[in-house]
Amino acid sequence: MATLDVSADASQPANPQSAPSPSTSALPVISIGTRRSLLALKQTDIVEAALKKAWPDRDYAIHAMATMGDKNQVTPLHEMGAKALWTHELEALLLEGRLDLVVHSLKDMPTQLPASLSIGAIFPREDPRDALVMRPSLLPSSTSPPRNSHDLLSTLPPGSVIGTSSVRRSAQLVRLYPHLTFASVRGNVGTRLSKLDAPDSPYSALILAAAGLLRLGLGDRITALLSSREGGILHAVGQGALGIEVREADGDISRILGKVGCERTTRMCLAERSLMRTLEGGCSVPIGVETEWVDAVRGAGDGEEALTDVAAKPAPEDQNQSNRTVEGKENGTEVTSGQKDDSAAGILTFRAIVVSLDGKEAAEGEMTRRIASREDADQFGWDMARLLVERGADKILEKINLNRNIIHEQGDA
Ligand SMILES: NCc1[nH]cc(CCC(=O)O)c1CC(=O)O
Repeated sequence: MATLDVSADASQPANPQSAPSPSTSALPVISIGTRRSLLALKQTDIVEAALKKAWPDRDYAIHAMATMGDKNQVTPLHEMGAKALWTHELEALLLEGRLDLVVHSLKDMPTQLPASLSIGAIFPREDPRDALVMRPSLLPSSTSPPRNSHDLLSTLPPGSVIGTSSVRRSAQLVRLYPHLTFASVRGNVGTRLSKLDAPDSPYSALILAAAGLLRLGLGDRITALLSSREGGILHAVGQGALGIEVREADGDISRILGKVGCERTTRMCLAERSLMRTLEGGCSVPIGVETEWVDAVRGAGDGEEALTDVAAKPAPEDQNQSNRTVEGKENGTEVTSGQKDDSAAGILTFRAIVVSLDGKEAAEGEMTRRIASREDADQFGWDMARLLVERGADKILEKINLNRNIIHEQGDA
């Protein structure tokens, strides 16, 4: 992979003459933008490899740059305010035509993209769960029985410090483990791990996305996974998936992306993002989710019957579906390329939680529904938002001191 640096104020053209390999086609080089962190570069490699496989005759150039979120590694994330911390500079280059697509961790993409930009494709998810990473000196010995995150966290001494910069993680965890203390830890994954491992480290453990650790080849640092199965916490919207941001009107790139990406991941993530958009939550709002396809593998013969069964039985709260469209997107959803027919249809279970910052209040929901299109997925997220609002999510979010008017409006629809 050739990596070129670009900065927002540089004045060179989009496709520098110093492109890594001699052009093998008359078509323009596809300029791929990414953040500069090791994880971002790994993710970009995944996307570039898929594009090269699908379109071997095109040429690709990768442009890596530092974003505001990378440059300011001191301020706790929830105080930085800006929703587009990780995306703004790259989006500016995309809008100028100096980049053709930008690879993001989907979790870092705001739910409202700038006008004329859209998500061109969503790539398959790595494990979306959060991971507990214990300080090596506190790890249970290799001869002790395997322990789960609940055992590990509940037996930590009172006042033990867990490092996380995410209010979603700390709010859910303090609710379950009120004896623990939570402290911000910033920096990329490698920096955070060295802060944990330092001899004078204040932290007993960190909570990190399993996906990032796995993609960096650091899966052996995962002490235990956190999910609803262990009575643990729900992960972030879009966690573990890659989102490709494009100019909405770029027909060439749209055609290119139509051959890559993952429809099932797209639909799970559309449901999650639609929930978050409806609740107006940015990454500073504690919303946790889990989505899971629960239908049998397609074409598995006797699995089909069970599948129809679930589909025919709507969840009790699963009625009165309303119709609406995503603001500003005429054909329904925010993802613009790729397969949209129902050959990826399936049964999706969706769990979600909104928690107060002190962990004392929570609104939770779970629904299972047949999803046959992206529009269904989008609707599912909106209906989940309505369910959570009925269960008090609006009160919780009001206390978090954000403007919640839109929830009342949409909740009553
Ligand atoms: N802004 C942090 C961020 N954005 C994406 C990932 C990990 C990979 C992913 O969730 O897709 C991380 C690190 C973390 O939360 O531990």
